[in-house]
Amino acid sequence: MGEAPAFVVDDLKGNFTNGFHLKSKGYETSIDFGCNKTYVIGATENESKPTFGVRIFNKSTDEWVIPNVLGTKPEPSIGHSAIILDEERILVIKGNTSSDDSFWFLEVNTAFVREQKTRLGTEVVAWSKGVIGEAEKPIVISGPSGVGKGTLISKLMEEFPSTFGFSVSHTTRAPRNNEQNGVHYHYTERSVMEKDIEDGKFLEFAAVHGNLYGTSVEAVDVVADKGKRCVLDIDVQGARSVRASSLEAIFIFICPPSFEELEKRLRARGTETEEQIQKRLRNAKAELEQGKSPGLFDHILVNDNLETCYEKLKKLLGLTDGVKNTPKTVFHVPLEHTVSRIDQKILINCGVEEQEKSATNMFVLDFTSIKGGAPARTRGLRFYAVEPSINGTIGTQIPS
Ligand SMILES: Nc1ncnc2c1ncn2[C@@H]1O[C@H](COP(=O)(O)OP(=O)(O)OP(=O)(O)O)[C@@H](O)[C@H]1O
Ligand SMILES: Nc1nc2c(ncn2[C@@H]2O[C@H](COP(=O)(O)O)[C@@H](O)[C@H]2O)c(=O)[nH]1
Repeated sequence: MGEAPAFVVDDLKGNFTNGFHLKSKGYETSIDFGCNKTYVIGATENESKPTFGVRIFNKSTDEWVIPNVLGTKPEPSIGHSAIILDEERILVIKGNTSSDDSFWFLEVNTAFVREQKTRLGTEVVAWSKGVIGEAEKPIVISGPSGVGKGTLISKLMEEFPSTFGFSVSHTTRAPRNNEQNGVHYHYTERSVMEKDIEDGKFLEFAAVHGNLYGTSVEAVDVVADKGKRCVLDIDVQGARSVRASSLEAIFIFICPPSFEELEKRLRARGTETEEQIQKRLRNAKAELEQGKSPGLFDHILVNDNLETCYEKLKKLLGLTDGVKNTPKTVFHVPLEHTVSRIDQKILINCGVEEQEKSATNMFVLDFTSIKGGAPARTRGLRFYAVEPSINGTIGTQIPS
């Protein structure tokens, strides 16, 4: 039998079960998945600070497997429950958190996980944070070097600092004089970046003008966690990879008014050697061709006059009539709660004590319309309070 990491399955068997093959023991939760696997999710006992580790007990071989865990994992919490959603994922609900951080999907057999299992040749699971409602789609901006992508993005950030956040990429190229690590890029050694790519930490990556560039899953998550809409400045290869990923985004291609003007801007910027300029111009020809690929970009903007182009960018992002900030209703999910399932909805009962503090102790998590998934967020969850009903069905929705 494989060595049991930190806890043993027999131990878990004697513990609390909530009717969903779920047993809890301190910070750990175990959940039976399919006929022969038990997933143990939670803290390991030998760590002073709990983390969301994942271990799998294979009942047919009587062995423990430690999977490769991809995606951004949830911050540890002192209690959580778990429930099987479908043949592909387990929903983990963190207790004692606000509802915008409570719902996490542990993907165990989604297309992304299956692909990663084949790539890595190991057992793989992937975390994806559940987002309530339709978070605004990230914006991918591509175009040849020197066309003005960075200039347009800077204008957007300056005018709407609380609406947009920049996805800080990793690169192996050296910083320019005015560039700061962690602000313009995360400047990285090639070997480190290659290892991180191997470990599945990148949403996309590409070799661009002789260096490696990439968007980490974390770079996008950090922006989303601040409640902002993420803007990615990436090359066409990167845009293609994001298009093929689970991250639903708006894709915008920026064109120069002419090739001569592009060259003039690149030279006037004064950041590249002659050799690098020549390389970037050669690549620009190919990028301008690829920008026209059917179905890749949703919008093409010509950056002739900067102000005119910026106004067009704002218009297509729906920013000309002022930014509408729809207030989000956030509930508290207490430590003690029970979960039950009715069709595509999870009923969360927070107990009598919670009802004394607020109007209700019952919430519904509706996952009928979820989209996306690892390595990015799972969007489209609906979460609302309901009046408790006497017969166990879902009661009336409480208006927020
Ligand atoms: N519409 C415009 N008219 C004239 N100059 C412009 C215009 N837009 C940007 N520029 C200038 O062109 C240069 C290149 O712009 P920028 O650095 O934003 O390009 P980029 O597309 O981000 O390039 P890279 O892909 O290499 O990062 C800058 O010096 C910028 O000030
Ligand atoms: N595929 C990706 N491309 C990226 C990323 N970050 C930047 N870029 C693109 O690289 C070139 C060159 O940038 P520079 O800062 O060296 O001038 C440019 O086209 C960027 O759009 C990334 O994470 N992935």
